[in-house]
Amino acid sequence: MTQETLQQQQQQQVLTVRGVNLTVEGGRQILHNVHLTAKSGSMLAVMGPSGSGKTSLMNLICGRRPPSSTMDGEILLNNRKVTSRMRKSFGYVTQEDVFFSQLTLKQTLWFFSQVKLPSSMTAKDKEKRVNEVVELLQLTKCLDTKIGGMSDQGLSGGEKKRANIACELLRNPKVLLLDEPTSGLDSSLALKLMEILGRWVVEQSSIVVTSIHQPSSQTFHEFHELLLLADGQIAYSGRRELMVEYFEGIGVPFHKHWNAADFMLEVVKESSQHKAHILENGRQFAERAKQEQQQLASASASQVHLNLSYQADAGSRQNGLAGLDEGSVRIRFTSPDFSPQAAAAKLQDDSEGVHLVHEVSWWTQFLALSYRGFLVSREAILSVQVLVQTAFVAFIVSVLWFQVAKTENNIADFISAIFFLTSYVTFAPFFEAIMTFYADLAIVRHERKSGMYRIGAYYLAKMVVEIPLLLVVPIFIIAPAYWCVGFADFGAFAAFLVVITLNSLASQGIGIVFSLLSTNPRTNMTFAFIYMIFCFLTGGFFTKSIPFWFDWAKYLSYIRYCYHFGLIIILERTDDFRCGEPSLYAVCNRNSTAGNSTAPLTIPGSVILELQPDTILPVWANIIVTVCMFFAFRLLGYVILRFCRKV
Ligand SMILES: Nc1ncnc2c1ncn2[C@@H]1O[C@H](COP(=O)(O)OP(=O)(O)OP(=O)(O)O)[C@@H](O)[C@H]1O
Repeated sequence: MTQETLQQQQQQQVLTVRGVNLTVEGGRQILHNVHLTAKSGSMLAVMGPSGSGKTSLMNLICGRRPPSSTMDGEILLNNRKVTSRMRKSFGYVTQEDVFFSQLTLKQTLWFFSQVKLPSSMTAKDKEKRVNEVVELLQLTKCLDTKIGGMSDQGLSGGEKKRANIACELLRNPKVLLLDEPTSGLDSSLALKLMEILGRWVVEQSSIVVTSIHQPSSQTFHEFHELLLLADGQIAYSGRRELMVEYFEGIGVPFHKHWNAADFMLEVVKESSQHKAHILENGRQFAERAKQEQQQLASASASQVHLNLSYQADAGSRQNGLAGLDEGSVRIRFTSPDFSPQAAAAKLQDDSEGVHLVHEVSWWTQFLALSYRGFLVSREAILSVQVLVQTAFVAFIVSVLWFQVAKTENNIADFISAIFFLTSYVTFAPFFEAIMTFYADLAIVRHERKSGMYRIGAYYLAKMVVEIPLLLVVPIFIIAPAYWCVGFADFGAFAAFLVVITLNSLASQGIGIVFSLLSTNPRTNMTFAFIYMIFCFLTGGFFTKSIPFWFDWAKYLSYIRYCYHFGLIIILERTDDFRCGEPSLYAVCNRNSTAGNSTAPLTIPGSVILELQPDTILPVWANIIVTVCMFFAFRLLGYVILRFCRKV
């Protein structure tokens, strides 16, 4: 055997699905004894009518099983059970194109290149790889186009599909699975896409398995192997060009004027008289396939042994380093006492020794997620709509409370201005977080299914980049409103601004926790709304006669702490209020009845504070509670995300 032949054999990858059964919750069996063998350099099409189990099979190969389902059978790569670690090196293009719609294609591909390509690659090499893939998939002209979504126009359906494939091709996966990559494309685009993949699979010696619904005749001819499913069972499995012969062989005649792909689908439709007969033959085929695969498995095991012996003999042993390159499977033996037998055993048993995954450091993930998070959050938190709304609120507050005269009559107005600003600034990020975080999670969940990054890196990046963005709205409202109302001096302004922005950040953290309460966004919104109303009503702003047994509830109102801080800091540093005539304040009446004409007829802020119906906690206590809320809710959000939602 020449070294070249040997290397080819070593590079040959074989993906095997052996006797797979899948039963979902309720006992319904979706897949029955399915077998599949796909080899590198070839494209295998999984076909079948709608509901025949194509997506379920692709999902299983990628380790995505429906919750509460049971599966038996085996999924192997080069005769070794595919582990979750090995799956990370697979590429999977799902039916849905799940992207952040606000990013351009270039930004999206940059992000994927950072989290999918190994940290050891230089930035230049990553950029080069992105350009190669962009060129391959003919996406150059739309690099600066936004991905787009339901409401904002961006990439076309075909471009989005190719973008989805581009993200997976970046690292040249040895196994690429595509679920209906041609859905929504016209037949010429579908053909073009399959031709591109056809060239790629040969060049890279990869395995492509793609489910496809109703390919045109030309697209159908791009595939080397076919697996036809009907009701989750095999109806045909084998070379594409042998399909017609097979069906004719089992007595199902092919009409010459038919497109072969249509014929295949037609013969297994519900109404077909041939269906039972075809499935019976399919079952026999499955049994034969099982035996053949088992024979192949034992043959390959001895081949592995042979390859190792060969490499060891070839001289590597002397320098204490022998490398077996079996496609992307690379094992390093650093001991001078290298033994091929031990190595073969290791290959069979220990997937930990196999470096199938490009490791990307936590730090690289964090940086890439931070930059993407910044781009995405900037659009959400500082959108034109938000800025217009902020400008409007700042304007209306400034006009309505403009330089409120410091008289007894205006004390309620003065306090209500503090209350309004506090509640508005904390209210907005709370609901904003609920609406946007849930939408983000759908994308994060999708990306994390292929193990792209760690949840901790995502969460911390989100927190870090959003904090500066979240400061903008409070500053743009408080800065003009504070001086227009004429609250107090600069010291009070600075302190109020710091605590109100801290409270607004805490409020976003609470919003994040609410967005994670359940998997139903509507339920989360209902809980959030209930809590917000609870905060307003129990905070002591509207009713002063809370029953004594319910008095504790006011401490759960997170708005209360910032509001009380504002009251103390502003009222203690503002000018005194002129007494009304008659006055409700004892301090005014005492001065006038004493006939002390030199005594000022004013009410100091401290007196107003003392007369507040609610217990006012000291400044330090309000600050401590606000700071604790800031950290506690963010931590709670992480714990729920990591351990309860398991995103
Ligand atoms: N988690 C699940 N619980 C219950 N039934 C399921 C589940 N997942 C899939 N099914 C059912 O299994 C069958 C196969 O579904 P699957 O999505 O794999 O079909 P498909 O061949 O990909 O269909 P299509 O071509 O329409 O995408 C369908 O009847 C579907 O309703």
